[in-house]
Amino acid sequence: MDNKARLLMVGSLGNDQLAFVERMQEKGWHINTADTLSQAVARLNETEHEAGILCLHESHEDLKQIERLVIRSDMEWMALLREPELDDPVLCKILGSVFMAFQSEPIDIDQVDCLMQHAAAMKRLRTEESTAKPQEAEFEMVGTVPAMQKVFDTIRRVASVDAPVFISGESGTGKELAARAIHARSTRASAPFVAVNCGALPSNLIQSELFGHEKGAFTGASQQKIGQIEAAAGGTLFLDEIGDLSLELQVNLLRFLEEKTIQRIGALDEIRVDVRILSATHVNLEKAVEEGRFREDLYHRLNVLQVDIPPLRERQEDIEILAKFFFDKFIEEKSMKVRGFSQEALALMRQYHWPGNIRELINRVRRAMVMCEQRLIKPTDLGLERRTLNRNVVTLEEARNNAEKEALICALRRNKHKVKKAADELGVSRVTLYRLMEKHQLTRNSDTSISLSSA
Ligand SMILES: Nc1ncnc2c1ncn2[C@@H]1O[C@H](COP(=O)(O)OP(=O)(O)OP(=O)(O)O)[C@@H](O)[C@H]1O
Repeated sequence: MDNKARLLMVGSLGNDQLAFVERMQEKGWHINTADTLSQAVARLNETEHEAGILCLHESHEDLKQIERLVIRSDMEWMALLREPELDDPVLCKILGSVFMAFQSEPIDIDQVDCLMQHAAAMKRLRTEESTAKPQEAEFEMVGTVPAMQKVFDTIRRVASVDAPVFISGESGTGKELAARAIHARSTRASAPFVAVNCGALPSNLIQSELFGHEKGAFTGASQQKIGQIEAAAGGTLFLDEIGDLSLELQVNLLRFLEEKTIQRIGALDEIRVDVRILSATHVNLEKAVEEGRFREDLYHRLNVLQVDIPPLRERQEDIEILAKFFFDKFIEEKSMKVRGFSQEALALMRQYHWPGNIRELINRVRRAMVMCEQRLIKPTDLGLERRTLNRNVVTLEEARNNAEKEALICALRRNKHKVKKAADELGVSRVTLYRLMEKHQLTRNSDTSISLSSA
């Protein structure tokens, strides 16, 4: 195999085909050809290509299939066609949305070569970008920042012990995913994982949901029902929104945790059940304990080990990686024209405060991929126009600069604008103070006054 960049040529230029291939080879390309789209797919599966050319001359291929091939491949394509073919509006739409370029006859080989070199360079850039930041999808959880590495480390540790784990974090941060990860890593992995959202059920139902009931235990109990605790026997029960549990049910749960037995509603016998309890809430449970809404003894029972998942806004460096992770996931599900995120969209995603955390990110990315009419997702597709960023965002650099400027102004004011005294107070030399004043555009109009030279 040579080291030449590989170009896939699909379809044929008829009589000009041989000459075209020879000229492109002279220009240093390794050309693979495919007569049909299915051959093209096979070639792409066999070998990595840098770019593609689709000859639409007298092509009988289905345009939708052509579009699909281009979108699914991980490289740029150009189309070669004849002028009259441009009268087809469907073809024009596809040319404009998924191809990087097209050329109608007569073919200009130099231009084709140049465009394909650009295409190959784009592909290289994308490959470098994706290898530069490997996606850490441990336990199907993406996270590269130290705070998430710490979460993964804690998950690993708590998974090997059988004690209850309390998972805290804002809504949509990945608490259930963490619970599933703990279960999957534990010795109970082959037994069931059962998740119950304690906040989603009315209090009269949750008792029967958790503990089950006997036939005829209450009006409407026409059948015996196994509760979720029993359903999780041998495995793990994840109690989400535990803070919403009524005080009465808190007593029952505490009893179960202490005695490891349950009693179905209406039953006389106690049943022994071996279940590991993981619980989570997005509310402050300590505060609920202080306010008497949550039993302290139950809180301590549940809170033997803790996993705390940080909000998305505190995982700045992961936002882009997560967005791309979900993008790749959804693009697999459905063939879409969209190729990625525009730089502006990425910048706004980094600035946004993500109140709904990862769940919100997933929803915005999914919607944007459907709404996007061009190749790159724009802020409007994500619903993240500048005006929605109602937070006054400053970078650390800006914050430092502001603090420095504030300190200079205060010191100069306190010392009646005497530079020597202000410099002494600030612990810098006079020269440094002058330099800093210049940096912050603080001009000294006289020995006794300073002013801002610009707003
Ligand atoms: N680190 C992650 N990497 C990839 N996907 C994630 C990550 N964290 C969460 N998700 C996904 O985000 C969505 C929300 O996660 P999950 O349901 O676990 O959050 P939660 O904190 O339990 O939410 P709630 O408080 O509303 O119950 C899920 O689709 C989950 O798969």
